[in-house]
Amino acid sequence: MSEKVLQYDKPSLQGILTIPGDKSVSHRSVMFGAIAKGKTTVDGFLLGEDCLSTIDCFRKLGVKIDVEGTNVSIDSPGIDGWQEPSEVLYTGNSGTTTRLMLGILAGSNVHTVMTGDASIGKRPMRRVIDPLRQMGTHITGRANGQYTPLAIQGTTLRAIDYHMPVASAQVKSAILLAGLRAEGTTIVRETEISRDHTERMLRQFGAKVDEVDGVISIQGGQTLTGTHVSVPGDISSAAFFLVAGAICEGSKIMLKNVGINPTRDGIIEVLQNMGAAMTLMPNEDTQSEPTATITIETSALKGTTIEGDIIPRLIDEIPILALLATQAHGKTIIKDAEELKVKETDRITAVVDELKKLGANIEATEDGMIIEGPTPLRGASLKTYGDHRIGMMGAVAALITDGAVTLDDADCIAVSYPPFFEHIEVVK
Ligand SMILES: O=C(O)C1=C[C@@H](OP(=O)(O)O)[C@@H](O)[C@H](O)C1
Ligand SMILES: C=C(OP(=O)(O)O)C(=O)O
Repeated sequence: MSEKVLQYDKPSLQGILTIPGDKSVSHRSVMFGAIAKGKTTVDGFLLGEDCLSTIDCFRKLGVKIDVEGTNVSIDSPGIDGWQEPSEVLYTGNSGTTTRLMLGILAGSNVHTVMTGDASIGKRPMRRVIDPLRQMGTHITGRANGQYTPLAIQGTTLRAIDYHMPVASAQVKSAILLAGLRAEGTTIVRETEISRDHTERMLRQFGAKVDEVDGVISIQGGQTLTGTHVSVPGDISSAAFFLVAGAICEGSKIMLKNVGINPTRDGIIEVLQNMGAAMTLMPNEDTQSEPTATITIETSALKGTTIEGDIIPRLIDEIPILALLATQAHGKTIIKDAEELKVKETDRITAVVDELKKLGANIEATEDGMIIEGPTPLRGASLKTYGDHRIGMMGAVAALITDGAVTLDDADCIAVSYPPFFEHIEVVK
């Protein structure tokens, strides 16, 4: 845990950044490569701590994984050839690793024990384990499987038809990955569309997955075939520089390689609604995830309402959007976002408490927050709560504050964006 003092003196941001690999897609590339028998290669992999936790878990299952720069190669005996690990699988700070692994391990041939850090130990797992239990899995854990540590005995599963009670790509993915190994056709019904990287990548690995109006189905017993995955840049990482470019005076920055999957691009829509000076140039993509180059300039912003089915399309961007709203004219209302309470920390409380320390006019609500702007921000000592996105929100705020911002723990930023501070140096 290392403290960091940020004194930027209100720079104008200029320059070009290439956004590092998408965390969600990087996790899945290793997971699917490990399920497939044979070789999978990945470029643009995110070397964030969460994705390294995923690699570490699969190495313990006997999968050979080599990392060279951002290229990863996976050589797997296939899910039926995995070794039963003698060690506990450690998922660190990563909800995606923990929840997707549950779905994968449920239909494997091995017994595993899985645990993570203190934050993971507080995040709800029953949302995944309940449907997996309906599929016949044997998972035990603290508080009847609500919390890690969890023990999973892989077994033969049966298909289910499941109505999702929360919009969650992690829950959906865990069920689909268990469904790949189940007898029969597994159906997942979404009430709100969540990120679809699992569905896209399952197809890339040769599986048949159908989707009609939020009803996704997968036939059990399909095998995956190793392939090449190009990871797009992470829009959730780009978000910090999109906001920085919009709120720092005299700025114009270009962000290359930004993933613009329509199930992830809610922030683009919100920036447009708020009046951001932004242009988007889509790339000619050859892989299954679309990307673009985005240019953003200092913008005259107006408040907006963010609610309903856009929430899953920008859930991880809400902390930085809250900072953006402090610089917009008028009221910004964020609602229907109670899921924020069960992320790395309670992100409603953390965002509101920390932005208040900087002088923001912001109040928490049951399912979101209300922000009134524009407000000049001042330096302060902030807590990150060990949450990478709260840390980066504080660091972007430091670009516009009068006086320094101190982060109690900046190390957590390496969970999703290791070169974050280097990238600030490039553009400031
Ligand atoms: O599937 C994924 O890769 C993710 C899904 C989202 O979580 P939920 O499924 O809990 O909404 C998101 O917040 C997380 O950062 C990554
Ligand atoms: C919620 C996040 O990730 P995870 O659920 O994988 O910990 C995030 O990256 O903001």
